[in-house]
Amino acid sequence: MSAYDLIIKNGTVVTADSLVQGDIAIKNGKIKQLSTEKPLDSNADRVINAKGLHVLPGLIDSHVHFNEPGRTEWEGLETGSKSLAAGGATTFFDMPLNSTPPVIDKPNLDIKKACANDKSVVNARFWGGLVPGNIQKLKELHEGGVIGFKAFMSPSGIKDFNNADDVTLFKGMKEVASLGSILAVHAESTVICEQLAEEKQRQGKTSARDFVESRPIISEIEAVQRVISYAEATGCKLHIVHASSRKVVEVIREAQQRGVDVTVETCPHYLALTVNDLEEKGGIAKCMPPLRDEEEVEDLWAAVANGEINVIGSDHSPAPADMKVITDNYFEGWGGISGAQSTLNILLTEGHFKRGLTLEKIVELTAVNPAKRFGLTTKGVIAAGFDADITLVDLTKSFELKNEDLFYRHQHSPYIGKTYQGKVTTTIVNGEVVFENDRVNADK
Ligand SMILES: NC(=O)NC(NC(N)=O)C(=O)[O-]
Ligand SMILES: [Zn+2]
Ligand SMILES: [Zn+2]
Repeated sequence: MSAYDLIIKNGTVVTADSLVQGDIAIKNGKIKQLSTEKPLDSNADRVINAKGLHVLPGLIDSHVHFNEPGRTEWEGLETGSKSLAAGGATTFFDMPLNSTPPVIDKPNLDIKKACANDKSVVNARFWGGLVPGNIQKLKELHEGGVIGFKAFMSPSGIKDFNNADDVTLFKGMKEVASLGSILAVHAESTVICEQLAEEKQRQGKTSARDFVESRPIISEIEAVQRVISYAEATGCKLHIVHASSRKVVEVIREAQQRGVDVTVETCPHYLALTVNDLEEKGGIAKCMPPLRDEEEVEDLWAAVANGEINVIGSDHSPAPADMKVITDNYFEGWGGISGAQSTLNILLTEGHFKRGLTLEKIVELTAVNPAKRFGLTTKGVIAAGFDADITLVDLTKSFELKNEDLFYRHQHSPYIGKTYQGKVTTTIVNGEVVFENDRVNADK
């Protein structure tokens, strides 16, 4: 019998602090040893030679909508998780909405868990929903193992997942605080967005820019300030998802500095795309909050480099192609970007190679921080005792992303046609190789 199941030799291991040469020994899904002093000579069932490759902790994608059960025709746990594996992610947190029934009570959580157990090729965790009328269900969801709770401050676009009014939000946050859990919030102002959208459409103004102007940065700032004030009053841990601008991040920074337990996520699309992409590509680049202008993108990169952003999640919210078609009215068409497979590619190409973002920082934002913030004590780090969730990347390889490379159910994305520097060669989940040679091993 071999001493180990798998040894990864000669790679450059990336931690949040440094890059080290080392060999990694894996058994029973766990990292047993990271040897940086001398090569590991023990025998193993399999040895991967990672010479010339970078070895990263697998990405933890804190924000995906895989839509199963109920809207599996939009994505699904199998196709969604395969796309993550292909992109170097080894764990995801699925949002409680877009799947039907939504995860707003324990029986619905159990249905989702069973689906993921059958179909996901990577580790799956789930957000529970906070919606009007379900505060008494939060405890059972918490006990059922949700990663935290998610609420919308503006309409979600999904009929069976209503946005939380201020009282639901405030009372819900009291309950989340008493459970010791955390609330993730989609923070846009309903009043501002709805009134501006109504005004624009009444005037026949329905271009990409009109749509963007109907959801201005101030709408995010107002909602973030409001929910931060509730966090201060209730002591509820808070996580603001998909901040589109550094101006939003600044509000969160100020709150952090006065001791509020609040963190912030941004997404690759706010770092890689602008309103021009929405104009050029149409519905495929439509999301909420919307894409911003070039100056905002550069400011957001500065926030990323400065450590002002805590987590980067994809907010993969896919839909069939016909729901993404916009002919002239940008208020129509599904809001949500298909991007889960490209997070690392974007951070490497646009961040590391173009703007000098360090690999350590990428690991911190995509693995170390999400693991810490959401209590995954055995994930996010390559070290003895941690789960063997590992991604091998060849930074010397570049490729142009084509539709057929995507593992999504619907092979479209605003990132198609771009050239990326750095390619995921192998993804290992709990010690098992699930992606290599551009293929997902779908024994699951
Ligand atoms: N129902 C959704 O999937 N919404 C998502 N849509 C986006 N981001 O455009 C989201 O996270 O708000
Ligand atoms: Zn959202
Ligand atoms: Zn989302």
